[in-house]
Amino acid sequence: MPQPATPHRPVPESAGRRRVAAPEFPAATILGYPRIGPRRELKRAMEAYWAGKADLAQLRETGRRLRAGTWTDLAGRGLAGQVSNTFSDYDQVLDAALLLGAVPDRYRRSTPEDTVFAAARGADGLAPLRMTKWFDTNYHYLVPEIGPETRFRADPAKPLAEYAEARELGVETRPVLLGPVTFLLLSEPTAGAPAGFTPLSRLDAVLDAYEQILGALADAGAGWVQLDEPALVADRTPDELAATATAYRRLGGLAHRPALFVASYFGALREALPVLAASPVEAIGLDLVRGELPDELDVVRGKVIVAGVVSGRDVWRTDATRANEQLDRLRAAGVPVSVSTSCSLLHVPYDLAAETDLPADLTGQLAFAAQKVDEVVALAAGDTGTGTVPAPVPAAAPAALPPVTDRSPYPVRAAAQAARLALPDLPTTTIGSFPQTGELRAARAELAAGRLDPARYDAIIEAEIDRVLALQEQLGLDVLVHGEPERNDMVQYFAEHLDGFAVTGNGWVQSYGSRCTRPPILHGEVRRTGPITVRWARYAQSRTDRPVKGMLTGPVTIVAWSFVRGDLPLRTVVHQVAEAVRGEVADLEAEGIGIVQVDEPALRELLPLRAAERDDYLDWAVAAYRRATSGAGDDTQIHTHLCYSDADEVLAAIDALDADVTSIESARSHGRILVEPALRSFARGLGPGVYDIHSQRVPSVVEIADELRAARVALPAGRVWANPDCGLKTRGYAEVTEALRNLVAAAREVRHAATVPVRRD
Ligand code: MET
Ligand SMILES: [Zn+2]
Repeated sequence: MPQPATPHRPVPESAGRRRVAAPEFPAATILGYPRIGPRRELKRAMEAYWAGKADLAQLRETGRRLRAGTWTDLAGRGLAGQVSNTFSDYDQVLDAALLLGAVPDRYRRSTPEDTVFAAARGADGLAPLRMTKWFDTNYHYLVPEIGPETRFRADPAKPLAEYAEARELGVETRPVLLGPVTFLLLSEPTAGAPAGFTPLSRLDAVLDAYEQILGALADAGAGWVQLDEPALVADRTPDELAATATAYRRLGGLAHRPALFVASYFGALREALPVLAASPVEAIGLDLVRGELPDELDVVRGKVIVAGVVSGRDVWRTDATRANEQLDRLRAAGVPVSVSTSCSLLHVPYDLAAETDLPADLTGQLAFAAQKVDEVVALAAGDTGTGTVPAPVPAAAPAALPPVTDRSPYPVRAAAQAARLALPDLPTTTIGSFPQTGELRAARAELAAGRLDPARYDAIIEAEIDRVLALQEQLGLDVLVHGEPERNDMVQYFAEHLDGFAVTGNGWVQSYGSRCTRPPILHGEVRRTGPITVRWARYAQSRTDRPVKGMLTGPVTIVAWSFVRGDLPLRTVVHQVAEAVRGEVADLEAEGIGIVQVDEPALRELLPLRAAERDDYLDWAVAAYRRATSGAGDDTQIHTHLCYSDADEVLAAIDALDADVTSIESARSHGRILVEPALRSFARGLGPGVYDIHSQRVPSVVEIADELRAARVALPAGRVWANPDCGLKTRGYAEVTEALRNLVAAAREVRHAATVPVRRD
């Protein structure tokens, strides 16, 4: 029988060091909450501010209203353990850099918001900070730059203001800060840092700042502070574990501080658990969805355990039986417990109540952020009836799939493709999407609402394809795209056309800054019931003599960017999706499409945080990609695209995908990928991105030509393609036109220079 949880006072192991005993830790809590707004209010406010259509006061007022709305709503749901400083104008890692006074000087502006936006988006000709994926999620953070010279200066204004704001509403909160170890492990060395420098070597200086911040929060009355240390669930070296011990011995040893709760998430702490447990912090958060309790609970004795039993990474209701087993084990061992989410709820949509069109039997199995809070509250109250249901019953075993076959060896294919496509040296192309105009979005909304005749919608799409093709021909690109105007999103579009998926109306999840996606819900056996993209590909190819790429999303990405039912093994699901993509490739070929791009931007994202699990993942991920593409004939050129994927970590797997041409993120990591030795033996086509499409900045011909020349030095001759980093859908036509014009000019210049014979006078 589950017993109701009561608030607990931690055993005062560290008493004597702190002046006052730790206050009670609430019986139910969460690690964080979405912040973009239930109706994406913050997105609209940010974009209006950037466009000069709203002032800073209006942006701040939107933030204040969203925070107040969340605190009030969660209080109404009975959540005692509320949090603050989980709001962000752009990104919580960038906020942490600001908190520590460590944002590079070149981005400093007169208000914190403008500093954040300059660092996140670039400004005045400055490239922004590098952006990459937050652990194995589809959320992107800005990578802080830390060097030997970086000065740290505590600037706790934001957490203090949010704490005070909640208090004024009568809500006591626990400020949430990124922990010092994770902050430094996620940072990269400044450009001028000496070889071998690691940001973690600046730990002492960073801890000076944390010391002041914790003191300021204690002065303000905060009883608890949460320090997020998700980096501790990945493999860590002995030095990194020693740094963790140093950090928490020092912060825990402060005489003047709030009680400390160190939150881990996205996996099990393993060897980092005894390190934290031995430090004088009062509470430790464990992800008990992806991880398990340690066999021996003695290790956590003396700490409050914040038990993450409600998943913050999916949209499924909690299996109350499993959750209660873990809670009961802790309670039976006399360990003080707080019921919590496994991580911040940032990664799930706000509220299931906003969905009106989901099938009723599916709705009964779902929980979004608000419902997950209800579950946490119910589990803490020992209530097993109302808040939770058992996991869904697995569907009947799916039909066995045919074995994966191999394509002909690359040289055979390359020759067949060269004969068919006759492309120039250094071919130019784009990644697929062109700017999504307001008219397109409006037309799609009208169609969905039944107010636009489908034939009229099709005509709008055809006109858009014509315009995109004409622009590309005029710019002189070699391999064209149709621009993806019919797609709301590269995953959702396919989910809408496949059996086994449901799509939400309002299930937005923040991806980066103001960008959100609506991940589809994969709840049953996946099946393609007919061609999906063929109609538009056929139309586009009929309008031009140049090759138009067919454009598909790969199986790993479709699965990674969906909420997959918890009891369905990813490796099974991904092969079902791959079989559907394979059918689509065959249908495109039958229409005479000579190039098919199968995007896998999420390949790196699903890579397990623990090295020991990676080979297994890459095996099934690569096999799924090959299932999707290996049916293609020798003279069909298969492209793939990877973005923000730290491709250097998965180069062998990229090679194993066996695509004929791979385009890859590179611009924002300053061509880092090009120096990888493994690339020199990359035996197929490769297009390192030379235009950072996540920024509004237009790269010059000189800049692009330099990058292309660097690529041609680093890569085997004749294999380099010229292309942007990613699709262009989030950009405007003016900047895209200029950037692509520069890209074509740069490619021609480099191409030409390579063929001009050396003159001897
Ligand atoms: C996030 S990767 C995007 C690839 C897609 N083909 C596009 O251009 O939008
Ligand atoms: Zn991309």
